[in-house]
Amino acid sequence: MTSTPKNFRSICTKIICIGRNYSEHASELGNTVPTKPIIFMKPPSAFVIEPNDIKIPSEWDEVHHEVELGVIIDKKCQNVSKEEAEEYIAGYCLALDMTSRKLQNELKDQGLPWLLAKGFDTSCPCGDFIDKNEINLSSSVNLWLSVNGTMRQSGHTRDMIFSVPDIIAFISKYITLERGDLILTGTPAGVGSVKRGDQIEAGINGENDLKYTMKFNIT
Ligand SMILES: O=C(O)/C=C/C(=O)CC(=O)C(=O)O
Ligand SMILES: [Mg+2]
Repeated sequence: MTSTPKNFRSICTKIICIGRNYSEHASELGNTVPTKPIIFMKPPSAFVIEPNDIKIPSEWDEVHHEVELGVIIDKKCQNVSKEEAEEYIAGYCLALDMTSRKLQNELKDQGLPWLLAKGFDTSCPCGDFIDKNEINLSSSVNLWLSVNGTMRQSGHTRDMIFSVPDIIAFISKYITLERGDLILTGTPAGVGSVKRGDQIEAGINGENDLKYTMKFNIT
């Protein structure tokens, strides 16, 4: 076993996502702020990396963008405490949680699961592995996203309702986390629509010149 799962996309068996983890985003969609993490999943077939495109399923006209910090798990863990959580992190990545908001709302109205709205092929674009030493969990990183050169989202991880250790402790109480698993930690405010022909650029900026960007065409 290597020391860090840089190849997380090929060994990942679970993409677990947190919803409504920034109060401004919860409010912009008319949702209440949660008192416990809200979790849902995407299948690993949702992964897409540059230079491939984000493909909107043929019968849909648009999807929403959500920029998020991804956390990559280093080793199997069950029921870890907040204090122990960092030990189980291999690293991070910039990730997008592409969402059919229209379908999600229809499913929500019927009390049905969100999977199709969130888990279609290419709904989880993500960037390069970022070593855990590059992000200090006690500091904040800026996540941003632009569409066709216009800034849509810019948020800071310090505004997350549930911190990365809170999230790992919560999930691992119920679901075993394994090496390569990816956790999407929720999106800041500013989500919105993209259509075929648009281009998304997203980035993460932090301390010590931490800077990663990625670009995807929408087809
Ligand atoms: O509850 C809703 O209407 C929507 C929730 C989400 O899409 C949650 C997220 O994926 C997020 O907050 O990042
Ligand atoms: Mg999301």
